[in-house]
Amino acid sequence: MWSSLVALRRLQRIAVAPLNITGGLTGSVHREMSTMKRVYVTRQIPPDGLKILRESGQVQFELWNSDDDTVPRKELLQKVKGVDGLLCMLTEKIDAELLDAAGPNLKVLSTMSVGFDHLNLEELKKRGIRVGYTPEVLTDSVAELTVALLLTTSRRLVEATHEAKTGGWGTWRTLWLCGHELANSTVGILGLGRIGVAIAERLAPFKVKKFIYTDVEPRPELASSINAEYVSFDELAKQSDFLAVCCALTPETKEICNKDLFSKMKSNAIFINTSRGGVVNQEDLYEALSTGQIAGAGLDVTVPEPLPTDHPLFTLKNCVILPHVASASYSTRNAMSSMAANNLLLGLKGKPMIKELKL
Ligand SMILES: O=CC(=O)O
Repeated sequence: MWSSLVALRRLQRIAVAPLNITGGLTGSVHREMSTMKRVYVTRQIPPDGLKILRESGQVQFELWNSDDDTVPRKELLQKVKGVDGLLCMLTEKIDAELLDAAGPNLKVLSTMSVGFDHLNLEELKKRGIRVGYTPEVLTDSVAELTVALLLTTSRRLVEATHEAKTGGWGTWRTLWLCGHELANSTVGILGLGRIGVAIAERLAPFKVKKFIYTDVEPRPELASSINAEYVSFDELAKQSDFLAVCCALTPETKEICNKDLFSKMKSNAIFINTSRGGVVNQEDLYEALSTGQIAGAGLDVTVPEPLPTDHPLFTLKNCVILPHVASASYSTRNAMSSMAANNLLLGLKGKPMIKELKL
C-alpha cells in the first residue's frame, strides 16, 4: 500500500512537473516566451504564490511538485542549470556548489522564509545574486504559536491530556500537574525584533510583571512599545521565569543557549525556542531538563529536522517538541508564498523587491 502510494506520487510528479510554460501557441506568443525568464521552484508552494507566478506572463517555471518531500539534492543541482531565478524553501541549502551548478544566468533567489541561515550570503553576494525573503507576514502567526507553546509547556498540557486519556486521572489532587503561571512573572526575550515584540504584546494581558531582553545592542524603539528593559545575557538568564528565544541563527548565536546559560537559569524557568534549533546545544538542554536545572522547554525547532523519534529529548515529560510549525496558518503560508513569488518577479525585472536582504 505504502509503496504504491509512493509510486503514485512519483508518477504525479512526473506528470505535472515538466516545464510549466505559461503562454499560447501563436507566433507572437512564442517570441514572447523566448524572452521569458526561466525559474525553478523547489516546492509545490501554497496556491496564492503559485497563481502569481502562473499569471505573471513573465516566467516559465518548473517546480518540484510535492509538499511531502524535498527535491533530492542531485535533482536540484540538475534543475537549476541555467535558470534566471530560484524560489526555494528553508529546506534547501543554497551554497557555492548549487550556485555553480546554476551558473551565471542566476540573478535572483527568493526564499519563502524569514530565516536565511540556509543561504550562503557571501557566495550570493560574490555572484551579484539578489535575495528576497518573507519577514513581517509571519509575525502574528509565529507570535501566536510561541504563546501557545509557552502555555502548553508551562501548564503541562501534553502531560495532562495524556493522563486524562490513559487512566492517570484519579481524584482531584492538590499538587498534581501543577505548572508555572505567567502572572507576576519576568519574561525574557533573547533577540528583540518584530517577533519578540509581538510575543510580548500577546503575553502582557496575562499580567506579566516585567519584560527584559538582550540583543547585540539596546533597541529602545522596539523595547519602549512593550516596556522592556535591556539587560546583559547573564541577567537575562538569571531573572527570566520564561525565556523566549527569538534571535536569528548566525555564527555568533550558534549554540548560544548552552550549559553556561542553563546553569544560570532559575529552576522554575521555562525555555521556549521558535527561532532555529541551531541556537541551542541540545545535549546541554537535555541535561538541564533531566536534572531539574530548569523546569521545562518548548521547542518548535531542532537539529536536525525532523528530530529522530528516538532522540533523548523525546523521552522527557518536561520537553514539548513541535515539528517547526510556527508560521503554519493557511493565511500566513499563502502570504509568504505571495511575497516570495512577488519578490522573485520584481527581482527578475530589476525592480526593488518587497523584502530584500541587503548583502
Ligand atoms: O522558520 C520559518 C521561517 O524562517 O520562515
